[in-house]
Amino acid sequence: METCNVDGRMEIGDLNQMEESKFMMTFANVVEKCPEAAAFLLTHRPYMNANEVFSSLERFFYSLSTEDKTKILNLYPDLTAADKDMTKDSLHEHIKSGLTKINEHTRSSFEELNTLYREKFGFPFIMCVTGNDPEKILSSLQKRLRNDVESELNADLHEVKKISRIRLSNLIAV
Ligand SMILES: NC(=O)N[C@H]1NC(=O)NC1=O
Repeated sequence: METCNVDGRMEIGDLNQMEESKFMMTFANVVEKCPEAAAFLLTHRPYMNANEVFSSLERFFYSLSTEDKTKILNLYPDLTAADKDMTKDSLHEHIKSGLTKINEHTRSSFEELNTLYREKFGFPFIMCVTGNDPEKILSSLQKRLRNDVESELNADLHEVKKISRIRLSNLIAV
């Protein structure tokens, strides 16, 4: 029988024992819509503790080519995208940061700058919105638009790592 922490997060033993298809489903969105990340975590079992799982996720990112990284970035929804275009995790993160409650003027600013960002870099603007508010997020989008593509590939990936770490820590007891 699986043992859960009081807050519903799984213990490391359960993660190690979990049946493969259930594991793939549970970890499917740690990196947005990216089963390859779940498969990487699966094949590197068993883990001694949660930190080893976090390190494994780091190694997954490290193993990616620039092309793979760009593909992964393109799996993320635009900030302020329609609810129907977001995974449950993304929507939850949007709601918590207040991005689903912005006024029409702020929404148009996000849409306009998101489009400019995509046109300039070829991938969406990504920021870990947990712990941030719409004003800070919009100002970061404005600033980052001035960067070059290499800096933004790195900045976007850094944010993806932060998002993944939070999603992972919501699943496993630390
Ligand atoms: N585009 C983008 O940043 N998306 C995201 N950010 C976040 O915290 N969750 C997401 O899905």
